[in-house]
Amino acid sequence: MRECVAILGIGLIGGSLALCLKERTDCKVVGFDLYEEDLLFAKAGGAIDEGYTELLPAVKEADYIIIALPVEKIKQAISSLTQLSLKSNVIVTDVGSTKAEIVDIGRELNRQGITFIGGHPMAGSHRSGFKAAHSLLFENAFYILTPQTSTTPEAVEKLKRLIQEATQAQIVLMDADEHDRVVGAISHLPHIIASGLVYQIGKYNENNGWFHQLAAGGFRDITRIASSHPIMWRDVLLSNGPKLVQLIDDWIEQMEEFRVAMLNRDAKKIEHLFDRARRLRDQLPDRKKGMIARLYQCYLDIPDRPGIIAKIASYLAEDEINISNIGVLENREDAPGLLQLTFRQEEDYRRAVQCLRQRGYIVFTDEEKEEKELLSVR
Ligand SMILES: NC(=O)c1ccc[n+]([C@@H]2O[C@H](COP(=O)([O-])OP(=O)(O)OC[C@H]3O[C@@H](n4cnc5c(N)ncnc54)[C@H](O)[C@@H]3O)[C@@H](O)[C@H]2O)c1
Ligand SMILES: O=C(O)C(=O)C[C@]1(C(=O)O)C=C[C@@H](O)C=C1
Repeated sequence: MRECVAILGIGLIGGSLALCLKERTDCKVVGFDLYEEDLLFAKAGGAIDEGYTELLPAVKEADYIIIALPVEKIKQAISSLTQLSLKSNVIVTDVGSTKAEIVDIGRELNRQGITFIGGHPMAGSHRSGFKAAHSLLFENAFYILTPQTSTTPEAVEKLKRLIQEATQAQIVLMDADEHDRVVGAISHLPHIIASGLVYQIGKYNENNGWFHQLAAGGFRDITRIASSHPIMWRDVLLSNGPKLVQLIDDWIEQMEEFRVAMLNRDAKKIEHLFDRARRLRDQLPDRKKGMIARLYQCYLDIPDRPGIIAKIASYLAEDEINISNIGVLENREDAPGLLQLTFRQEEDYRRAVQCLRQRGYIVFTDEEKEEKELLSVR
């Protein structure tokens, strides 16, 4: 018999999981969401077989229930599930960005003999809703599961197998508290910092519009995640509160180190701080994170001439090189910027660089572009 997976919340993460399951397994996928239109959209997109705005019809036949709602709603959904009659061997999991609090509430299900295993795919986006969902979102990413000592190895293995098969992610098992400490530092704190930075510059901009006008590559890179969904992040902060307060204190201390070094005009110390950060950043493992790191990019300085982009595209087409995307990076409103060419295949990327260089264009690889930017600010 086909297994049935119920997904509660068909947004970015729930919708992506639904697409993964439909694409790579033979499971029946049932969706539950607040909004009928989103369910119809997900059904039309082949992500779910059935959609419900009521909980019971969505979960009653399920062999697996994946709760993909904002963290506060995950907590409520777990409590609601304890009131319903579910299949006795059902495995319930979630995708929330925090774990300790959720796993604690999951014990209500465990007490009724129902398996609850916390989960968290370490991939996502600042975008939300089913419109942003993608079946490659989790490919090669870590997917954390936080079973408890009472969880049977068979249940963990069963859930691991399903998620691994559907998402092509790398499953890791972790203690829920440790998860919150580590993910708090590498995901939640950066979101707070990004939003704080946007606020600070936003305040300056109220009296001087140049702040926004000049906000270029660096500011945009570091603040992309500040465009994330406010309700999702409100819930994350509330759920991981004490650990995040400690992390913010550590951050303030780190900023203080820079501040003091500057007040003292301590060139050696400032250089050391940047040098050490660069070394640590360069040591980060180069994980091919699903769709994102699968891309190869090169850049060209383009003269402001009509038809130039079409001309470049036609050279690549002549050599049968597949481009996945073309964009213009504009750091200034009034000047033509860099043409960014993106490729899915490394081979296409290499041939494109060669093809354009042979035709006299100055082409930069990712590393060369970074160097060029560094030189331009010196
Ligand atoms: N966005 C990310 O990068 C990311 C990554 C990993 C994990 N997560 C976690 O995944 C969960 C979902 O995040 P998302 O980014 O998919 O959010 P999303 O806003 O894209 O999706 C949430 C979905 O839940 C539905 N929903 C909200 N309240 C509901 C309710 N009361 N009843 C029924 N449906 C309801 C919404 O309509 C929406 O379709 C969150 O817990 C988040 O912490 C997010
Ligand atoms: O790539 C992004 O936009 C994300 O914010 C993804 C991200 C992260 O911080 O890495 C955000 C929240 C999650 O719980 C997991 C992944």
